Amino acid sequence: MSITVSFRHRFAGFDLDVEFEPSSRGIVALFGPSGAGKSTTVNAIAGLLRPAQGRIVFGDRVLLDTDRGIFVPPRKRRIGYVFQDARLFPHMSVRDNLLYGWRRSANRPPKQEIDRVIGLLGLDTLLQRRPRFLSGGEKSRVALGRALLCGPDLLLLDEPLANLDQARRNEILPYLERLREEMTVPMVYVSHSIDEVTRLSDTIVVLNGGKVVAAGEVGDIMTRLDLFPITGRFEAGAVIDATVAGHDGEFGLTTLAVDGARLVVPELSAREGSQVRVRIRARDVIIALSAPVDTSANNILPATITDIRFDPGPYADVLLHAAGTPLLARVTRSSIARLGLASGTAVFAVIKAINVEPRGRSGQR
Ligand SMILES: Nc1ncnc2c1ncn2[C@@H]1O[C@H](COP(=O)(O)OP(=O)(O)OP(=O)(O)O)[C@@H](O)[C@H]1O
Repeated sequence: MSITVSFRHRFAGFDLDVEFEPSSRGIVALFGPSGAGKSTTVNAIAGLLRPAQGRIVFGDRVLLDTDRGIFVPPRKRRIGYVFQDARLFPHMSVRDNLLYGWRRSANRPPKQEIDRVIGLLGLDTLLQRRPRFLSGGEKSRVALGRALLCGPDLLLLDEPLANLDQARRNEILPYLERLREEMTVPMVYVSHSIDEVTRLSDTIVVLNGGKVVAAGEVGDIMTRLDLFPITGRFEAGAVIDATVAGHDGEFGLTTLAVDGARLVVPELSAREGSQVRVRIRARDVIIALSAPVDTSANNILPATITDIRFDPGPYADVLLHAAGTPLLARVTRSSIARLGLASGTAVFAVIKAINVEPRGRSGQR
């Protein structure tokens, strides 16, 4: 996707000055705290807000250029929008909700796409129901399907899971992952949940106070110590794309290859060669000066400290590089002093826990 977003707008008491041009594949996340300007930004992309000044270009289509007096109205942008509340038509069945936009869209996908989207979102058994008989998660899936069946060039998802509890979110995230793998439509995903963002997106644009404070690949953004106040220190950690290198049936383990290193995790159902995304939380990494030999930890990587950031409390965040792989460790300031840790110190990263999610289409064994 090539999208350029650059606009300024002023609400009473709030100025937005937003500029980003993600070099992107897949899902671009707009991430930031409440009131950062995320919804306003997607509204500007959708054309629901007419910024005072700016330029928004998607592919070769100029959607907004205030200098040239260009403002493409929302209905002509070929952009799908899924809101926090699903906004389904209450008097229509799920099937009619899904077909509503498809029937009217000048850009509608071929008929066989209808069944494919229904299958991808697991809506087969819900087609005759009215929205009031659906759970929150099911409503979100229908809203997604309806937006996709309009054949949008770009899909904007404004916190589509915000009204759902954690159990429902976990239920719907795999469907979003399937869409990411199976559909070619680029997506902009708004969220203030770093968990969702690291799981789904390829690029993160971090907004705060109406401005873009950082933009880049998920792995890079998540290891930026200066962004911890926004990305969240407790959840902070490295996000790494890895390849399944092999399985060890005897011990029920899988080996993953990352840049210059190998990681061992409980056996995955993913095939050898398939892609997974690994998340290693800073609080799950211990630093040692020599390689521990009598430990139960399976993953101990030689690494070099590249940055340390102290916070006002007892902790410090340490950025490490293990071959080409960045890692974060959260340790006490007293450990830093006791071990004499500094930028450039060669250490061993002892990894206590690794979270793995599937990525890419090569899938299950
Ligand atoms: N129509 C409006 N009139 C006045 N102020 C507005 C309007 N829309 C948004 N704002 C203000 O702009 C700021 C950014 O709002 P926005 O909804 O874009 O933030 P957000 O990052 O999406 O927040 P949240 O995560 O809570 O949805 C807020 O201070 C909000 O009050």
